Amino acid sequence: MSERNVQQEIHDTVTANPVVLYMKGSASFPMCGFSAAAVQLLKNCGAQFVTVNVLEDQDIRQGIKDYANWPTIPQLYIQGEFIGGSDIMKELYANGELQKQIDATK
Ligand SMILES: N[C@@H](CCC(=O)N[C@@H](CS)C(=O)NCC(=O)O)C(=O)O
Repeated sequence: MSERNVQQEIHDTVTANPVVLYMKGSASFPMCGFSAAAVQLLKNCGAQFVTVNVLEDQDIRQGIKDYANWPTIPQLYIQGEFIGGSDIMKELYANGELQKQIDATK
């Protein structure tokens, strides 16, 4: 049996999809306030995004922390690049940068 390559899986996900949010729960049912805030900010920007529910996969939950060397969830990726968690998203939204980056994916 071949061993699972979580880092490769994450790389494939964030490069195959322009906007990816690793979160707890789903966009329609976030399971954490930070994840809920992140979803709301993306919706405010009119983003089309996919979500990965880390609560359904403990390997991904740990793997995503290793991938960007960032200790918490949510984590936003745009065009394969790690953007940040909900605090950084809030800052970027407030200064218009999140909207700009989302618009560039449309
Ligand atoms: N200030 C952080 C808040 C995120 C946070 O603290 N997340 C916690 C609780 S949801 C977390 O991911 N803990 C590790 C874990 O649950 O695996 C942000 O900007 O995103």
